[in-house]
Amino acid sequence: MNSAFALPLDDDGVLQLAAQSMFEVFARNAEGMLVVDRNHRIVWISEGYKRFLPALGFEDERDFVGHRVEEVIPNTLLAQVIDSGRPILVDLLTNKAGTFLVSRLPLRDAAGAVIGALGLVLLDHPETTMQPLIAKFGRLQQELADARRQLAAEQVKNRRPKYQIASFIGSSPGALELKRLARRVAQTDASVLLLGETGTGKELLAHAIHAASQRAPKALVSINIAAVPETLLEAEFFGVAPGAYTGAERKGREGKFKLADGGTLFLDEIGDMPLALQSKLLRVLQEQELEPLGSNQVIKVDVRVIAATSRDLAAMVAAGSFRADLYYRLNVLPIKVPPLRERSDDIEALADALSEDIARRSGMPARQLTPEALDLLARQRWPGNIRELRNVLEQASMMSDDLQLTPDHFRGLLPLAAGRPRPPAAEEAAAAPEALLRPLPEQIAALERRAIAAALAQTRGNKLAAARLLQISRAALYDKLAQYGEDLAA
Ligand SMILES: Nc1ncnc2c1ncn2[C@@H]1O[C@H](COP(=O)(O)OP(=O)(O)OP(=O)(O)O)[C@@H](O)[C@H]1O
Repeated sequence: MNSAFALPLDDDGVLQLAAQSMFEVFARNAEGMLVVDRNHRIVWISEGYKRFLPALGFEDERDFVGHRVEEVIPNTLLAQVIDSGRPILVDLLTNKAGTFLVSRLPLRDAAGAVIGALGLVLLDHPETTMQPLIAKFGRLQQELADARRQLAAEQVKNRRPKYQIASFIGSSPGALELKRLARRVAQTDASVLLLGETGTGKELLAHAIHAASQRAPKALVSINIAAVPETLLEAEFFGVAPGAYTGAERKGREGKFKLADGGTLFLDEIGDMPLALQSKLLRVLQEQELEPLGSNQVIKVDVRVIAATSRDLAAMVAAGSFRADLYYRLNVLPIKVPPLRERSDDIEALADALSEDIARRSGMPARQLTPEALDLLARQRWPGNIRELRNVLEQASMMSDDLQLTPDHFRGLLPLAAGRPRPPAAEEAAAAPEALLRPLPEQIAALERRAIAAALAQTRGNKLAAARLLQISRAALYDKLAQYGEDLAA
């Protein structure tokens, strides 16, 4: 036997021979090879590799060799192989040059340290048996990329805020000053207190301030304190630890503070906050940490608070029903939202925008208001403010097909319609007996709506006081408000 063709007898010799043969096989049969140094720079490419350069967007080899691999080969994992020291024996790589079967191996020095990596393009021939698989993989990759793009576009659309500062319609001096202030506070991270009557746009502004702030990519979470029963408020705010309760709460629940982490928490009707909870809220605002109910673990949160109220908080502090320290904490950036009657110059722009919105939602044509109708609207007191204006426009549009609304269309909807005050309900009924022949539930609902509107107007939007005035519970009032639509306020 000729010893020149014999295999070496020791392990090292066998391995060395295998390594050498393997490399030669790869080098001869691979479509292309490249070597990258420890700093991810391409130091060498094989002759075969050069034909991929145009498809990768490089006419000149010098624009490719010497550059960091992740900058010139999209989707490559060679850098990862160098950093982890682990090979990727077989993989499919898809980029603008096509889909390839590739192999990536770390290169080590004599001491075993990674000094670079070798990348091999094993196959790219259409006639190989792998090709249907590669083609299918390429198609799937393409579909995945399309789906991801669509999803990202959807997410951007969904994240787009409901309201921006420009959505606050009005160019009267009061409205302009308000928008200027809103833009200013959006640049800061301090607590904001929105003070104004019901329906003046406080919630809209809270959304707009959040949207204009650096927290815009994160959530704005709202909680209407007056609408949540007192006993549930604490859990609603701070959450419940798993196992703290039996039944529905067994699994625990995240509180609004946690949900708003990184974003903004809008506390509507802050004046209705029970005293006991006020001190807990103050602590969270100061420490930016909380303990869910039934847990002894402290959770860190990063939340900006925007609070709103239609009540006179300063008077409540004086009367001892609102904590002074919480008031000062929230009152860092107070913003007064003017009532509609103080910015009647804005009525026309508001009526236009609201009419268009009503038309869009109802599928009916948008109505125009005659100058006389606008004048009539400008003379109202609007205790329910813009919500009430919207409500009145909606009712007037529902009751007629006319494209132009005149003062007559508002008869019965406004106290000053057609220049005469609306008679109280009983007198009105007596004056128009045929009105009593309408279905009873309809009449009762109409009376209920008017009574609630009157109570809210009387209490300047304070729902608790309105409920007391009507001698119904706060929860019953909220039920009715929900039943008649959130736009019932006056
Ligand atoms: N300047 C404005 N431009 C356009 N729409 C407005 C404006 N202000 C308020 N609105 C609309 O009026 C309605 C009531 O506004 P919003 O709910 O923000 O009032 P609010 O002051 O928070 O009321 P409440 O104190 O009763 O919760 C909403 O439909 C809102 O979109």
